[in-house]
Amino acid sequence: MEISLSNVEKHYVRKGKGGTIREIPVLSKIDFSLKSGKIIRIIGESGCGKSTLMNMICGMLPPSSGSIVYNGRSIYDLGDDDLSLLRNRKFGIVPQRSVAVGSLSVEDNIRLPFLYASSETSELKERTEKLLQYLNISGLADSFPNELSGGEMRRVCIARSLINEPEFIFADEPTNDLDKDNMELVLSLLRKKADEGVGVMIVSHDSSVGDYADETYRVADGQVVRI
Ligand SMILES: Nc1ncnc2c1ncn2[C@@H]1O[C@H](COP(=O)(O)OP(=O)(O)OP(=O)(O)O)[C@@H](O)[C@H]1O
Repeated sequence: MEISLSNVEKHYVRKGKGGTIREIPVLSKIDFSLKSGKIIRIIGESGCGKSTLMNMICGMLPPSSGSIVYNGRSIYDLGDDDLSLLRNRKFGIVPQRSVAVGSLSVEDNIRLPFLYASSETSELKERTEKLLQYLNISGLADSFPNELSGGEMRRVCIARSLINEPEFIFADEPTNDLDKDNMELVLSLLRKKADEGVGVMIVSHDSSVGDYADETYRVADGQVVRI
């Protein structure tokens, strides 16, 4: 299984004072692929385009031009419903800023992507419990997001990204807010998933992520280069 980018370019358009419009070029002519069973680490200076790259690959941000193909299909040619289903069924996403639905408990937040794609099952209950236990947050199942520390919330987002047993995991700075033990826990879990055949992409400035990754790429000057 592979997600491949061909000739991908991305620029943003920023509106200035007096209605002026400025193009912000971020990435140009990118050819890149993400494969099953590997952890790819992405590094680069702040603002170089790491999150932009990840968001495009995981179906959250269309490129300005070029194609992103998963399983033989160009993902941005899918309709909104099919793209949402793809993201919820096949992809697990850990966003840079921890986000959760404030009115739902930790447990219900973790189940959300599963419930989007299927109805509740006993398997879901088991999977949720396993993830909560593995990530040392079992005691927080009935808590609400605003009651959690940054590191606890980060682990909730990681559990949520894994609930559907995705084919690809996209994690933007997944070790932010975590202490050393929890960082090792999370990275070992992602390594285990990769060894089971999942493709993992981690954006991280954290050098210890390098110990768990198969390949590292640097984003600079609009390019993605293997180092
Ligand atoms: N929605 C947007 N509109 C306009 N410019 C944007 C938008 N999102 C990002 N940018 C700009 O695009 C560039 C790349 O942003 P991106 O978030 O991809 O960088 P990054 O490498 O992930 O940064 P960091 O390490 O600080 O998170 C930055 O200059 C940023 O200001």
